[in-house]
Amino acid sequence: MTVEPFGARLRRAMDTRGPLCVGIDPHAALLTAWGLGDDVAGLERFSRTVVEALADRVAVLKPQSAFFERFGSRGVAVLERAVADARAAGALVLMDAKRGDIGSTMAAYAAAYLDPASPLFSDAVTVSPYLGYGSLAPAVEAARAHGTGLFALALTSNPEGAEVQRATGADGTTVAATVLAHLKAENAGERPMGSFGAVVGATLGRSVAGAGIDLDTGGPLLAPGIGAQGATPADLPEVFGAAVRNVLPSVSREVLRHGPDTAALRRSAERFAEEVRAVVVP
Ligand SMILES: O=C(O)c1cc(=O)[nH]c(=O)n1[C@@H]1O[C@H](COP(=O)(O)O)[C@@H](O)[C@H]1O
Repeated sequence: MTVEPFGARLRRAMDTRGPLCVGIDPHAALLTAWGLGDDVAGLERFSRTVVEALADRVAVLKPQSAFFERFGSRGVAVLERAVADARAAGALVLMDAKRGDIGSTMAAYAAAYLDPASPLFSDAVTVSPYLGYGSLAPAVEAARAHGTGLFALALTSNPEGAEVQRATGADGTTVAATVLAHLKAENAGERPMGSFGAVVGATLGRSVAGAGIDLDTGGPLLAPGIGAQGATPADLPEVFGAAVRNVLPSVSREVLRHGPDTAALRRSAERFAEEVRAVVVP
């Protein structure tokens, strides 16, 4: 059976549910603010509440693996359950693990997140191309085989990213532009949208256009940094220009702080989705 590619599934979800990704980031401070313990029981209650509130309505849920891993194997078990429940309720799951390693180890990471036989099987995973884009080849291959996707870090939302990502090679091309060009090649010919996404922070203002970096990769553009890091949906056109149609804005703390009230979580996510729709001209 051929599986529909991730890019096509994501395009449909963004069009029907609204272009929004909500992060499941169970910070210790959020667990406390929700009246939960900073322990596995608190973690489980938190992630179940977010999944129950949002998985049947937002396009993408993005669990941040680190917050589950800090509780060891029992935390990872909670993550497995959250991924499966979110997918069963109709959300696409983007595992935020930011993996990157030499090719043979990368193949094991790809098996962990992108192979349907894995307990952590997700629709897509974030990956770091900073061991060289070619080191991601096994993940690209797994994504093509299983109808899943990748989001490679290109221009991250944090200020420290620039020293690596904006460094230039001998021909004057920035590292980030090289990553984006590789992604564009992966997505060539894929309609309506490719499965190989880039991460580009919503916090970057005019600096991307100012550097002449081409964001038209034919794939999705995950835009974290909305809310707690200071960006708003209104900033998206300035950062992304004509590529804004493929932008999947991502927000974590600014939605999660409304919990544990499920209605308030839903209202917050709906408000963000509406604000994004207003700036994305179809
Ligand atoms: O890949 C990511 O999601 C990501 C990339 C990036 O450039 N910046 C960034 O903040 N993120 C993640 O997005 C989430 C941001 O959370 P908030 O700042 O609470 O919305 C965290 O899970 C980060 O790890």
